[in-house]
Amino acid sequence: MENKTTFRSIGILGGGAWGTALGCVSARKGQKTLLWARNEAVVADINHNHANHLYLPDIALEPRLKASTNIADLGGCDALLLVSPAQTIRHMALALRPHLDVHIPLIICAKGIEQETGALMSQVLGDVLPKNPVAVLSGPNFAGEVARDLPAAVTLACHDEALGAALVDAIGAPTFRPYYSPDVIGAQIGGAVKNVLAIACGMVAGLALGENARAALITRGLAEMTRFGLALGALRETMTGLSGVGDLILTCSSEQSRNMSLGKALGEGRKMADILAERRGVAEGAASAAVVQKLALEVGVDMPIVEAVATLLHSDADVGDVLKHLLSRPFRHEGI
Ligand SMILES: NC(=O)C1=CN([C@@H]2O[C@H](COP(=O)(O)OP(=O)(O)OC[C@H]3O[C@@H](n4cnc5c(N)ncnc54)[C@H](O)[C@@H]3O)[C@@H](O)[C@H]2O)C=CC1
Ligand SMILES: O=C(CO)COP(=O)(O)O
Repeated sequence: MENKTTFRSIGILGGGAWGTALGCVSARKGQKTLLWARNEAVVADINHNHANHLYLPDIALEPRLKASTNIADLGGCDALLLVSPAQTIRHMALALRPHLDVHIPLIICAKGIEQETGALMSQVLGDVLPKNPVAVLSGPNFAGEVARDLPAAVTLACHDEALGAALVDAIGAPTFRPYYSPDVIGAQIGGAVKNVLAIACGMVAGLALGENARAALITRGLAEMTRFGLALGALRETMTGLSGVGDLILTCSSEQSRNMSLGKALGEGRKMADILAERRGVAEGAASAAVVQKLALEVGVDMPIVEAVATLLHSDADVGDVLKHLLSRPFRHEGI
């Protein structure tokens, strides 16, 4: 890949677990790295203690990582990573707009679909900041492990291959390996849909339905994700790559996942409000389930697992009844 651009400073929007971990990746690489967070305590903790006790407890951060509560400070950065929850990205982009040159690339790191509009994050940025180049960073990456510099790989998708190469160079490291893809749509589908499927896998765990059921769910979930992705213009190989099956396997296999653990608690019979009251950290699948279901209907794609999760999240349906419905679907050929 040809690579002409060099990035020397990286801005991060979002002081949660993933924004902080990506800040460590960038600072470790030697980039001048500035993280914006709205929470003053988080900013002070990063600047003074090199820690983010609220979102990444027990992890020492790179001392070179700096933070600010003033979004205008990010205007001087060469590239920006957008790492707040998906439902806040439009608001963030609007707040950024007065401070941003149109040539600054925006790298989407949120995994979700906008509830109100059904827009992918790239479409949201296309509405608000139409001239800025866009890339997507998505893959099997738990923030805590990345912050601790444990090895990980990720898809970096960008239509412009030269820009993609420059971004890979800007953040890539032996322990954080970005793989370039031209498939900006596909890289967003995996991240959004796997969160919903991870809630389903968590429910299976909470209901003690066994490992066979979980493997079946992951595999048939991949078929759903692939059908949906292809209908929206994704490449099949993206669905079997890091941002697709890679992230699906990770998120459906570990209670480190907020989506998986939310599903597990629901499967154990706990109420959503009680679960949310005692946890910090976004579970994007809860926000994306209904909108994925709606989009799937619009493009004529059958997504029974997503439908089951959306039904359980948004109605009083009994989990036993929903499961019975799922298991009594007609037998069919394997494949997508
Ligand atoms: N935590 C992880 O391991 C990974 C997370 N992601 C994705 O990154 C995105 C962010 O996730 P996390 O950092 O883990 O979430 P988090 O829950 O740890 O932190 C969310 C951050 O967003 C901020 N925030 C919430 N509402 C906001 C608003 N209206 N305006 C501005 N800021 C707001 C919070 O103050 C907090 O700093 C999500 O889309 C998630 O799916 C992607 C890969 C890994
Ligand atoms: O996206 C993630 C791993 O790749 C993080 O998953 P959770 O948001 O479910 O914790």
